[in-house]
Amino acid sequence: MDSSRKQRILIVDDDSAVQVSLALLLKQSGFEPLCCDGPGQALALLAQQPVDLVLQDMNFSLHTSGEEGLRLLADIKQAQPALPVLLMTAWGSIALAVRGVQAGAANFFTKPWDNTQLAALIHATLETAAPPSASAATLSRQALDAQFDFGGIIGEHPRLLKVLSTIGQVAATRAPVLILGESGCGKELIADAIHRNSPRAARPIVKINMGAITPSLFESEMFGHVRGAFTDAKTDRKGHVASAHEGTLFLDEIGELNRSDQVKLLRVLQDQTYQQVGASRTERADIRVVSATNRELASLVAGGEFREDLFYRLNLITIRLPPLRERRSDIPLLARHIIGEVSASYGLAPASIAPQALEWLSAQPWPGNIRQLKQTLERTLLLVGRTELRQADFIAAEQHEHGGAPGQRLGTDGMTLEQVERHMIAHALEQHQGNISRVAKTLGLSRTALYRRLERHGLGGAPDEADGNGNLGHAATGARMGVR
Ligand SMILES: Nc1ncnc2c1ncn2[C@@H]1O[C@H](COP(=O)(O)OP(=O)(O)OP(=O)(O)O)[C@@H](O)[C@H]1O
Repeated sequence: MDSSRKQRILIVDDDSAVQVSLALLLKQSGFEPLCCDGPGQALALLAQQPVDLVLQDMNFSLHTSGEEGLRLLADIKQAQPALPVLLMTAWGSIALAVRGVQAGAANFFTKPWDNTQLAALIHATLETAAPPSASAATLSRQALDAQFDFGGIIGEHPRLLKVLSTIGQVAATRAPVLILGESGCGKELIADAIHRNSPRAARPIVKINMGAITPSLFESEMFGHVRGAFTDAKTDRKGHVASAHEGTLFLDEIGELNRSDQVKLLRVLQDQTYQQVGASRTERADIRVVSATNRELASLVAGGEFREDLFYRLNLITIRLPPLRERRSDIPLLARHIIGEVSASYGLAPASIAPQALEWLSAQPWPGNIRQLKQTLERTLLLVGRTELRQADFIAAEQHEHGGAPGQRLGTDGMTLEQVERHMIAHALEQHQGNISRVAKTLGLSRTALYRRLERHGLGGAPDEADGNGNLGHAATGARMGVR
């Protein structure tokens, strides 16, 4: 694009009031608006001049069911596949908008819209649609650190640098970000970085583990309640959404949210309003939502477990965080950094890792990712008590942890990753007599992440079959915390 020209945005709507108000908003936001009434004019205009984004209505006559809008979208995508399109829908036709997003629209918004939100959506859509400039593609870690605060995130692997560049691009907007990646690979750290580099940094980031929130308490936890709303509501209580006002709401383990709570969440994300339990007044919340999951959310949508409309509300920007085994070149950097941190935290003399041990660490599978690497380093340092750690020290510490004799390592040849994971969990359960906390610690997983895996592999019982000490196979567990 000629860098001196303003970005041009085409509005396609047969309602002149919509055209006028959108054009005004676009002008105020520094864009050049172009207006037209329907598909024919829109396609002709697109063929004549360069346009950077289209805002498109779905209905162009009183009797259409949105099919005309879908056809126009298909025509635009065929003519200019890279041109981003935002669909405008009336309230109640979200299913249609979701079809549009599946057919290639960048996103949708409902009429009437909120000017600030819509301007942010337009900026985010344009930024992510822009082809990466030559410099962005090759940004070094040093160059990224000069522009942004990525403190605490160690690594230089190209795939991590790509993630950091994306954060840099979108942090300033209020676009919702979905972070996908295996357990322990740093999703929470990425969420923190998005918040820290955003204009909301001075306000709180409120973190909620959706997998651990009790369904019957969802509304009261999220939206708060007024005194007397239910038997135990002795006083008014502020919910997480209100606490995150003007800040960021981090919805961790979003794939674990049940369907009925998904609708309640959708409502607040759509219009940024909510009601406290037992209150009649509608409250407004200015929140930026970042969510994370180690499950493949799109397949949950396909399987009917996750609402499509909520999925599209959350994933305007999707960040895929690679597992540690796919960025092994970062392991030495991470290991050195972690060992420095751990020795300082225990007040020990600075420790180092022998080059051969670094190579050995770099070759391990790390199913629990960086969390597991951290725990391995910490355990070895404490058990060995030497200032230079060698490969033999790591092996000895691992055997000590598993109570095994030398040479008794897990035989995993010829197994799939899934099978190795099941094997490792079963082994750890046996070693620790089903003590969930110890098993989770050994494997470098959070307890919630471990419970999910137990369920998936059909090992042991569900969470509510664990006793208060976290041992499987007994009575009910103690209260599960929803917030970290
Ligand atoms: N790039 C990194 N540099 C330094 N430390 C890291 C990095 N990535 C992750 N960690 C550390 O690894 C641990 C796990 O990270 P984090 O909790 O962010 O993972 P997660 O993907 O959110 O896990 P889960 O899905 O289990 O919640 C944390 O102690 C975090 O500080």
